[in-house]
Formats: sequence, structure tokens, C-alpha cells
Amino acid sequence: MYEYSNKSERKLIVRFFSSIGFIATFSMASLAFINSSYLLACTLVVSSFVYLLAFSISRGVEKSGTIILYNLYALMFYLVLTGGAQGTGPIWIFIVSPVTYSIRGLKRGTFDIILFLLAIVLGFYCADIFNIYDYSPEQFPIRIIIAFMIVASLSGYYECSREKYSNKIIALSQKNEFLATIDPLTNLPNRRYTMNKLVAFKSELKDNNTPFVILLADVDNFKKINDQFGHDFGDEALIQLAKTFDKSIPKNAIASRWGGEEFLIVIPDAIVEQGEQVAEKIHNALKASVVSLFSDSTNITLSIGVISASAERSIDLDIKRADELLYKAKAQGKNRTCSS
Ligand SMILES: Nc1nc2c(ncn2[C@@H]2O[C@H](COP(=O)(O)OP(=O)(O)OP(=O)(O)O)[C@@H](O)[C@H]2O)c(=O)[nH]1
Repeated sequence: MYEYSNKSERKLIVRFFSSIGFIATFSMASLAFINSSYLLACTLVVSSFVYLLAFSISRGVEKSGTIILYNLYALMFYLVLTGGAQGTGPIWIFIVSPVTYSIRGLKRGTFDIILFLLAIVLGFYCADIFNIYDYSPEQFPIRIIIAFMIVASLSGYYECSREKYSNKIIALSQKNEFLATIDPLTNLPNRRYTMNKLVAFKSELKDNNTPFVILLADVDNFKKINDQFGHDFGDEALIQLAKTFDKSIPKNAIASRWGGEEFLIVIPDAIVEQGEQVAEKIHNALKASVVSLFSDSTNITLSIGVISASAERSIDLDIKRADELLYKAKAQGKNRTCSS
């Protein structure tokens, strides 16, 4: 499932908010100290050091984000309860919703904001009944709460749209990434995809001695087929050939379009004899089926080169060797397999 944002992005957000939090609270602590509000100054100093702590452990993004938020909520609760500097403390609660949504995303952010709102209502209530701070005018707390709810709803709406479009962009880029690995005619993986797989199989061979087999196949006399039946028929032949591969190769094997009328099949965890058996299965399946389009039909055949990948050779040299065997099969009369 899509996460709210990736880890490095979140780390940046957490670092940004902890820096801003530290600078803001430390500056306000200095001001409170100058104004002889020592309790407020001490509270702000403690809060600023908690932001510093959150910054220093910003590698643990979740933990750091939680410290920033709950430090912010605690400070806001304190400002609401005590009035802050001359009753202006509650004004700061408006920064809570954008910060919360940026760190938590929509779902958890909304949950946290509801909890925070309840805490703030409780803060105003306690300030009144315990005579901690007397807000004036009397309607000030209710106005602040209503204004906070409006700002929180707008921030939630913004976050909802942001997540929606961000998800759309991610889905689109995943689709494009997928399309970039597929041959649109046959729907087989393309050369780029298979090359990456070959690199992975090669390192498995080198590290764990897990063998794999490569089959390089080329359609025989394809130019003649195109010339005789037309290009659309040729395309249909390639599509049907891809389906034949699908039915004939092992589940863990990959059949790919290597280019034009050439196909490369990789069979992981296999030796050359298994590759020869798969090639034989493909030859037999093609013999038993005809390619047809409208009133035209014909058999197609393949020439195939089969090799066992070598830990001492590069992938390019493996493919070159399979290509040599493929052309040996062509030279020997086509519709056959040569292997080594
Ligand atoms: N219809 C169709 N033809 C293609 C496609 N890609 C390559 N071709 C054709 O495949 C033919 C390959 O011709 P050649 O390289 O001479 O090979 P061949 O006729 O199969 O002869 P041999 O390899 O000796 O058996 C060319 O005519 C290309 O135009 C494709 O996607 N669709």
C-alpha cells in the first residue's frame, strides 16, 4: 500500500519542523525571560530542547515526528491553560493542524487533531473553573475553538486532495514503469527487463553457484512470411508465438522479445539438458499449431541456440555464444536446436 510519503521526504519534513520548533520556542523563551515571565520562559526552554532532541534523532522518523507533535500539543495546552503572554497564547494553536497533517498524513492526522481539540476544550474549561486564567472577552475561547475547527477542516481538505493527486501520480508512474518493460505487440517482457533479470541471475550463479540456461530463438524465413501474407499476418505470428512460449516454458522461466523476430528465454535454476527439453517442447508445439489470420494460415518454425550461462563469462558473451549456436542451427537447415 502507498505510504503517506517516502522515508527521506518525511525525514526532511521532521527536520524542518524540529528546526522551526526549536528556533520559535527558544526565541519566545528569551522574550518571556526579558518580560520576567519566568515560568513561561522555563516551559518554552524545555519545549525548545525537546525539539532539539527530535532533530537529533530524526533518523527514526516516526519517533521524531511523535516527539515534535506531542511536544507541540503539550505546549499549546499549557498556553491555553495559562493564557501565555497576556492571554495571547491560544492564538498559536492554529499552527497545529498544518503541522499535524504534514507529519501524520490524513487519517492519523485527523485522529490526532480531534484528540487535540478535546484537550484544548478541556484546557479552556480548566483555566476557567480553576481560575488559572480569565479570558476576556468571555466568548474568546469559543471563538478560538470555532476558528480552529474551520482551519483544521481546510487543512484536512487540502491534505485529502494532496494525497489523492499524489496517489494518482504514483499509480501513473508505476504504470509507465511497467509499460517500459513490456513489448506492446506480444505483451512479453522486453530486452531491458530481461537484461536486468540476467544480471540478477548472473550474480546468483557467481555467489551461490545457481545455474541458469539461455535460449535464443529466431523465427525462420520470417521475411518470406511477411512478403507472402503481409505485415499484419507477421505480427499475428509473433503474438501466437508468444502464447506458445507461455504454454511451453517452466513457470519460473522468462520468455522475452529480444528484438524483431528474435526471442530470448531464460530458465533459472536449470542446466543445458533442461533447456534442450524446453526447446524441443516449443518445436513440437509449433509443429502442432498453425498461425492463421482471416483466410491465410501457415506453420512457423524456429531456430534455437541453447547455452548454460557461465560464471566466467559476461552476459554479453553468454548471449554471443547462444547467437553463434542459433546461427549454427540456421546453417544446418533451420527448425532445430543447437546447444553447448
Ligand atoms: N510483421 C513483423 N515483421 C517483423 C517485425 N520485426 C521484424 N520483422 C521482420 O522480420 C524479418 C526478418 O528478416 P530476416 O532477418 O531476413 O530473417 P528471416 O527472413 O527470418 O530469415 P532467417 O533468419 O535466415 O530464417 C524482416 O523482414 C523484418 O521486417 C515485426 O514486429 N512484425
